[in-house]
Amino acid sequence: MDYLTAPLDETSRAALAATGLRYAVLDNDDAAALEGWIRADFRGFHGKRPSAEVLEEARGSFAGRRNTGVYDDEGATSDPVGTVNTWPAPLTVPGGARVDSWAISSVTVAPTHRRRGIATALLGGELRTAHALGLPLAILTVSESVIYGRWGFGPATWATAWSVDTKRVGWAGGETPGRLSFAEPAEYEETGARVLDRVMASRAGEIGLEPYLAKRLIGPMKGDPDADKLRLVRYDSAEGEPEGFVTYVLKDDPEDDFTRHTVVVNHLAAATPEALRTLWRFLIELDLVAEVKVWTRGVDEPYQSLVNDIRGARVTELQDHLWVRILDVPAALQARTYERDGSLVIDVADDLGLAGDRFRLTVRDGRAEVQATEDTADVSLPVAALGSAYLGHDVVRGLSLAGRIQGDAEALDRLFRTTVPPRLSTWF
Ligand SMILES: CC(=O)SCCNC(=O)CCNC(=O)[C@H](O)C(C)(C)COP(=O)(O)OP(=O)(O)OC[C@H]1O[C@@H](n2cnc3c(N)ncnc32)[C@H](O)[C@@H]1OP(=O)(O)O
Repeated sequence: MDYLTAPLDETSRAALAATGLRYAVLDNDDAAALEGWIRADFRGFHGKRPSAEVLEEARGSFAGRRNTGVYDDEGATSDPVGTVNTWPAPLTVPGGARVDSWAISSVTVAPTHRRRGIATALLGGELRTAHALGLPLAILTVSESVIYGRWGFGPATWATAWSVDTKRVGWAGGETPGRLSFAEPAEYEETGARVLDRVMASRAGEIGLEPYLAKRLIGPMKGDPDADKLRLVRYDSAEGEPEGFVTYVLKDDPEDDFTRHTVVVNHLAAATPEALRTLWRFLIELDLVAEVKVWTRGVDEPYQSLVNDIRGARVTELQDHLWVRILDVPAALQARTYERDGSLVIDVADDLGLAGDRFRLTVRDGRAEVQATEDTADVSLPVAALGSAYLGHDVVRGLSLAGRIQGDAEALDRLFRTTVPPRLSTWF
């Protein structure tokens, strides 16, 4: 699939042209154009002006992506007024298959050009392009939760943030075998990428990481103000197999108490329960530390079971994280497995006309067969709700109670929900 050279979506090109704007896919070898695009992207997220070394690193990072811009050729600057980039990312689905999904990122519109339909053209264009490329799903992580429902995305994984009061809690977990050692991030990149790949393959909701996304977790990136403070501790099993790592920064106590540093975790990757336990024990037993803060963890993290005082480990945030947009219902539903068998007719409504139809879903021995049907629907739902339910998170009952799924939601819930909730442990 040549997603880098796939043609621009004609509907969006025409809509933008009608308002005097030009829609273009960048040639990633055109350094000046790509740098202008990166500047616009950073500005769109209220970031700093990128330095020359940050621009160089970002050009390398985005070289494998389809970078698209919207240009106002009548304006005073040649940088784009709208940006988006996309690439096929392997999304792990229940059962462990990794399904190429259209990952969408860097959606920005210059504040000088907001609310004139540029994002609408960009999103519609990306979804139609992914559909034409035959990808069954589009995925993204969002800056604001109100933006993407209108394009048929639904929240499909939730993330937690935690604060652990390490002056209060003690270790209550089981054995912590294996070996911990400090490593320099630059020397650990290859091993870290392998560990991350193992972690990402093992849980529905995680995505395979491009080198850039892996590097962000191993660190440090150019221009990172905490680069010099970033520490990496690796975990290797008793047999010497790399199975996890944690990257973190120590922050001083604002009251200047040297015994009360805060550990801010950049990323914790654990491919085995032993790695998770051992790395957590390391974090909570660090001397001269009062608090460990961690973000983007699953909803089923066992931190309260690892400590002897449950209230010393608190969830400080619970938030929607990965959003899923189904583009091809049969392909998406046949790619995952199911924990129970059953048969159901679902009527899927899609305002964009990409995936809507009525389907019979028959699950035997955990595998689904999905076909269009004229039979009476058991369940009717918008494509965004199907995206929310797709990875197995416990959302169906709530959507039904809220009146956003009609019909036999219990049967849908029985089929779709998984014992282990899906998780995405990074942003993209
Ligand atoms: C996957 C990612 O990259 S997530 C990152 C998203 N980007 C950001 O948060 C960066 C800062 N924000 C922006 O750059 C812009 O405000 C964007 C990209 C969110 C929206 O761009 P715009 O071109 O202004 O959106 P557009 O004009 O197409 O609006 C489409 C609809 O979405 C609504 N909408 C757009 N942004 C928002 C928002 N932030 N909050 C609420 N509604 C919004 C508009 O009101 C409009 O609704 P309508 O169709 O009912 O009139």
